[in-house]
Amino acid sequence: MKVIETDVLGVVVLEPLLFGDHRGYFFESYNERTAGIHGLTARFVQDNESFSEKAGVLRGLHYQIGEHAQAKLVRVVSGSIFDVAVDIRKGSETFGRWFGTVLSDRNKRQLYVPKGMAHGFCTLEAETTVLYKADAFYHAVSDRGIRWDDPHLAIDWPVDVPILSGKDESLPSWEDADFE
Ligand SMILES: Cc1cn([C@H]2C[C@H](O)[C@@H](COP(=O)(O)OP(=O)(O)O[C@H]3O[C@@H](C)C(=O)[C@@H](O)[C@H]3O)O2)c(=O)[nH]c1=O
Repeated sequence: MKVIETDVLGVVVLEPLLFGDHRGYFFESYNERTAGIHGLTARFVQDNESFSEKAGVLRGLHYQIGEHAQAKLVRVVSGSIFDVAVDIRKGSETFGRWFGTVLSDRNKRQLYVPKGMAHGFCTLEAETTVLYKADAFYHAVSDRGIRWDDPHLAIDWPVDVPILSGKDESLPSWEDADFE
């Protein structure tokens, strides 16, 4: 597994080692020991899958507060996304900085999003399926978000008019967001 550092502290891109042969391919999509060697120590307790019918579906930016904060490991098994993590750890030297990258069923890349990040993605293709692991259970009461198009964050999304959930349409700005 190749681990690529990013300019947001703790956010890394993982490239698994692919074994191809005449049948197809094999790779370890997650190995706790290998991850641990690279300092990725989350103990995942929940696996999630989301399917988006169209290109331009944007989910985010989401996080859970307090003891319910989640580290996530995100990958795509069909289609592609632009995946984004935003540092919302007050006191972090990269607080307020975002990182985005393309994850696809072809590049097999994964994004490791540590606790203390807001996370979101937009689909680049129709019929995109995203799988992600989380190291804390879903806790609806602790669920929070920030507007995808907040001008302070100025995320360079590859879509101008995304398809959003009702919830995501009414998320607060960075300035009004609840980080604790
Ligand atoms: C996230 C989540 C949602 N749900 C339920 C609540 C709701 O009725 C329904 C759909 O939830 P949402 O609209 O929040 O789903 P979605 O907008 O896909 O939310 C997800 O977005 C990405 C970017 C993330 O990082 C995830 O952690 C999660 O926040 O699923 C669970 O039961 N468990 C979960 O872990």
